[in-house]
Amino acid sequence: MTTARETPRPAPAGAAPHVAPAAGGPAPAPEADGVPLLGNIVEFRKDILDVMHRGWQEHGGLVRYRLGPVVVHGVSSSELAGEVLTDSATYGKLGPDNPLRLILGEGLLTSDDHESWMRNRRMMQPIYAKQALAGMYRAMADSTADQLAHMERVYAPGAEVDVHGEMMRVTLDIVSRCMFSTDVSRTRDSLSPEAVDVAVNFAFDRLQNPFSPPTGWPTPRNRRFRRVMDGLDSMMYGIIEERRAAGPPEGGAKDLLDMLLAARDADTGEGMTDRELRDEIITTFAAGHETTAVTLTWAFYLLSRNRQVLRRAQEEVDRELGDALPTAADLARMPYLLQIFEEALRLYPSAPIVPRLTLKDTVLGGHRVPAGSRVLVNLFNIHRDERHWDDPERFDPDRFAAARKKGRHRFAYLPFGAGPHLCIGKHFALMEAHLLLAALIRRYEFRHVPSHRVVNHATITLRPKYGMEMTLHERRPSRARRPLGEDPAAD
Ligand code: HEM
Repeated sequence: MTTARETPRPAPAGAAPHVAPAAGGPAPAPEADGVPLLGNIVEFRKDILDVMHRGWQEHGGLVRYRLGPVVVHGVSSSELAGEVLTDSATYGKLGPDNPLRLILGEGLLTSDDHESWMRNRRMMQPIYAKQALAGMYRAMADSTADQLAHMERVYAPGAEVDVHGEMMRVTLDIVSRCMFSTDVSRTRDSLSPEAVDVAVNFAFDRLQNPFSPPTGWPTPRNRRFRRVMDGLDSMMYGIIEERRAAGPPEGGAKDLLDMLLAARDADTGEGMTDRELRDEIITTFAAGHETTAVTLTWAFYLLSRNRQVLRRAQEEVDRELGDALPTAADLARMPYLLQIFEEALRLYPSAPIVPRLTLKDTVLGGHRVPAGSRVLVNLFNIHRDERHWDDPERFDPDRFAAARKKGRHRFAYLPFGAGPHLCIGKHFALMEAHLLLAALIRRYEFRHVPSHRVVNHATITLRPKYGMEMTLHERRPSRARRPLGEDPAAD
């Protein structure tokens, strides 16, 4: 099959060709064609993945682009990606002009101050460790049960469903409950999916267009963004204040916010300030819901186009699950479902481009890369490299069977990044996605509506440009509201 990109692509080039240093040192990377002054701005805005795919085919694993005055290096080889992502002394996060900071402040994802990033990462690492997340399972399962009940209530058999909308709804609810113990996203408009969308689109537009009007100008778009952010900030600071006033909960932390409030710097014994807490909470919401939602959406699309894979998934679920929602122990007996999610993340990495800024002059793939260049590590291309993946456009979850994973290049598969900034929420996302896939596949079959056009579109995440309309067919009646058979936290 082909993926949502409608035409299959010819075999791509691999790593950047080695270029012998010229008399004056290494040559710059090959430059993609662009128009005078604007360079590649317009085509980046239209379809960044398409431009970078062409650049990769024409020039190899390292290509230079221009966004007006800004120089950008596209990286599409796993070897060079490994160098960039593991060397944070040379390749840092984007600087203070990173538009995402307008939303996320200096949370882990956007902080460019290595010291304070390191301090907060150390404090937060144990909270997101695999063992610690068992305590989040019940919140995830409750939210999954509510989602099934909602779908049963709202959709008649065979009805058309906006699958992406439904996945966004449930993942936002999960992150809300794990963070605050309540489904804040349902009760407060400031954290509705619509509000989150306004903020994220605003920042992404500015990321691609250095000529955007200053944020202080009273344009309608700037004013809408400000309103959304003011609402979000006052809600966050309100919740933090309430929790601080209530003091530490009896019987230990009940949610992520309790854990963030209790986290202490190992050297100084200090906790986070309100501002730091606000930034980390919003970062968790932003980084931790759409990424999972959109991959689930692509997974259901891929399953509907690959009946054999779907049948195997259904057999696994039917064999291993009774009538109740899966426990963590049930999930461990359903490895094929997880492989489906991993393969969906290969074809549609939900954070398709990982950006960096060169902190000093350097040489990458034999080419000179000056300090101050943006470097975009393109996971969409890397995951299609024929040197590491047979028939890369084919959806084949068996690629992630234990035996076939052995010996694969260390940086051939990077959906969660690599190196010191490796996604802190990786285990959270995998547990949540595994649970949702099991519960939804057991209960429903999603079928792609043939007239609905599916095209991928990279904003910050890799979304289906026209949404994902599918019809919903009931497989087994819902018993999701029955209590869990055993306490998953005890696994
Ligand atoms: C399928 C789901 C997810 C994908 C594909 C994903 C992908 C990524 C990637 C590629 C990075 C590296 C960014 C970089 O190097 O600059 C990252 C970082 C991060 N992710 Fe995720 N993520 C997912 C889910 C989550 C979840 C559920 C959370 C939180 C609950 C989360 C929180 C973060 C944070 C805070 C960072 C910044 C880490 C740092 O720089 O120290 N992510 N993620």
